[in-house]
Amino acid sequence: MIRPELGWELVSEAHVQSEVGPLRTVLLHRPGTELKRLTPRNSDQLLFDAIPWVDRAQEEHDAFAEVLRSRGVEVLLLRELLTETLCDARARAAAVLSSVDELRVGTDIADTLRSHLSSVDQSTLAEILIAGMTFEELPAAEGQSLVRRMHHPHDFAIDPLPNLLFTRDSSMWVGDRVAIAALAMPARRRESALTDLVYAYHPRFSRSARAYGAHSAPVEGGDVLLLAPGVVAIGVGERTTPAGAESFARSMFADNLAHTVLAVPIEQRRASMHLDTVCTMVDRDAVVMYPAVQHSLQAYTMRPLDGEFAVSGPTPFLTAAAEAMGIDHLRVIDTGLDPVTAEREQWEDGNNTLAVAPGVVVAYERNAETNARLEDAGIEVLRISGSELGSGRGGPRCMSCPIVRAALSR
Ligand SMILES: NC(=[NH2+])NCCC[C@H](N)C(=O)O
Repeated sequence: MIRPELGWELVSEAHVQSEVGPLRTVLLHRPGTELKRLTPRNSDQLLFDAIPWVDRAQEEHDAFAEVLRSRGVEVLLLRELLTETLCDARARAAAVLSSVDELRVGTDIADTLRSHLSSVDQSTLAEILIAGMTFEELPAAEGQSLVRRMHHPHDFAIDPLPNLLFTRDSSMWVGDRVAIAALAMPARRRESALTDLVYAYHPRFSRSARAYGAHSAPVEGGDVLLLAPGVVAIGVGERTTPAGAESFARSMFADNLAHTVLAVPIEQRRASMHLDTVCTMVDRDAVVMYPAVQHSLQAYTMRPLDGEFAVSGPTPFLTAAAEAMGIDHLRVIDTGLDPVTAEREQWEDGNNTLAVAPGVVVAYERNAETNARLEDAGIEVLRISGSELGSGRGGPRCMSCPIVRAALSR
């Protein structure tokens, strides 16, 4: 991709340069036992709004994966990759180290747990890393332990990761580089330790170059939209911080992965936790967007300048995006909805679509009005059911991390 007027040329081979290039390979996580850990007492802290029916959630997820496969997409499953990764002794050691929190369980249990985790086979270890472990599940040990006696048997010695389902957030590919997210919420932080391991030690990925870094200021994949080759939008709100957006932009410029980064302030509340909850791309020049933000969304535009960067704005997001993308205007599919329907469907991830090709998106079937408007605008909508999957507040885009997309033809 060459934009001579910006003095910019994409140097890397294509992996993921856009939101809509034909999807070739995607990372999903089929939910499992970790969802069975959710109770009305812990669901708020674990960022779920309801208690999912796990068998049905798995059926829905299998159907989602099948829709993608039927469109020629290679579906990689995180649990399988993690299990394969743990064959590597270095990965196993790092996994054990990052999952045992000595300050929570005390030194005695920490020792017992570490030696237990080092001795189990890799699929058992992968299961524990994902589903966590309660105090009653801890291996038996000699001697007295105040920690064991005082903790409730159902307290977590290792937290479960129910939000691993949302693979979009814990890592993201830009060009040929993978960025491991720095997740903002305590309930999700350990997720990126797992994606980090997979990308570091799985034979398929171990040579992949990195961008950004898990120990930087918070940036979550749900906030990062690749509007066009070289143009990245980053939502800044409940999760991604201004410092996160700034250092992510620096990393993009340093690796020549972007010529423009738009930092887009979004309301700091649960309904709009990420930019992709209010806006996703459905075609090379079109987005579906929550009508309530269409006219108010703003963007700060960042461009590299003499080894540093320049910031301008804020200006209206749609104008700034079109200008950076080099198009006359960014089409907003007008969902034309009354405010109550729009609010209901936004909450249920109606705006959170996953493009498998330009003009072809996967969406939750329940958002009937939004889907009908998308079809009126010529977008093909592949409907999936998500009554259980959606209880964690995430749609098809959140549940997928594209690893390879074909380049967009001009
Ligand atoms: N990209 C997204 N919108 N992800 C949705 C993540 C939902 C998850 N329960 C959380 O609160 O973090």
